Amino acid sequence: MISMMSEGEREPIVSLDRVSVSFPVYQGGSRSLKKRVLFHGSAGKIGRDANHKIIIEALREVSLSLSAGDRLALIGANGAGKTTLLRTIAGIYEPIEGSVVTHGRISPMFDISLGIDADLSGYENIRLRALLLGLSPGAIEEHLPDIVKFTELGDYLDMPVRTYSTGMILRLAFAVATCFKPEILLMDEWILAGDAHFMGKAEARVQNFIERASVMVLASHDLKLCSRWCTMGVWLDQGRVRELGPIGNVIKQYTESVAEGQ
Ligand SMILES: Nc1ncnc2c1ncn2[C@@H]1O[C@H](COP(=O)(O)OP(=O)(O)OP(=O)(O)O)[C@@H](O)[C@H]1O
Repeated sequence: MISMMSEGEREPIVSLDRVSVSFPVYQGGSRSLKKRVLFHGSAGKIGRDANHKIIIEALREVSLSLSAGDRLALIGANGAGKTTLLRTIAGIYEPIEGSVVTHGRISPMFDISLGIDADLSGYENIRLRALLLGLSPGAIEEHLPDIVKFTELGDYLDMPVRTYSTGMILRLAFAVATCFKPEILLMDEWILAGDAHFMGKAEARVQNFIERASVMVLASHDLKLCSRWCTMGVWLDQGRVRELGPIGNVIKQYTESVAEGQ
């Protein structure tokens, strides 16, 4: 498909058109499963596929478009579809309907263990991750001092990662993922596992990343963080977009609805 861009219009970097994602459920009686999932109210809808097998409809006809500089917060209750949407943008889940188009290198930061080998040292993991991101050995060595400085891990970088705490792994993963001019940064709220000092540094780094790069998508229950870091918001409810627009407006609609008990 060829799309014509008018002057001043920003070209989309992430574009989703009526995307639906379902998970088949292979076990469990339909009645008990339905009760369990519906208990949460906002989780994916339980349905049946063409073969009458039970499925969870995690995303339903989600459409959105992000251009350079956009920072999108994914907001919604437990099970609303935030993580599924992040993973779908990353190409980990394939939609059963609709299309996902992305332009640019994706840095997924929602699976902390992704690409991290506990038996390798911090330095070895940095080099490995950078190679996976498609960087040349020369570029990696050039960026190494910056990564080392950000992690504040010092001599620990020579130790196997299995000796690190969760927070230390987080620093390592975050430093690497945001170092190499990523174009599309996808983050889940595990980033909140960091301490206050780390959060301050992480925010500054994300600001810097946004200036250098393109798009960020953050899934989080922390509405203050969403309003500080993001310009736009999507409120997901049972896998559907309930509200999409400027972050302040989406948070307002969402909190009002929660206060009213939906
Ligand atoms: N691998 C899976 N298999 C089956 N169902 C799944 C799977 N992953 C997610 N789901 C279902 O899809 C729906 C959306 O889940 P998702 O993890 O995307 O929600 P979320 O908004 O990230 O929730 P939370 O805030 O609790 O992390 C839920 O109903 C969940 O039960």
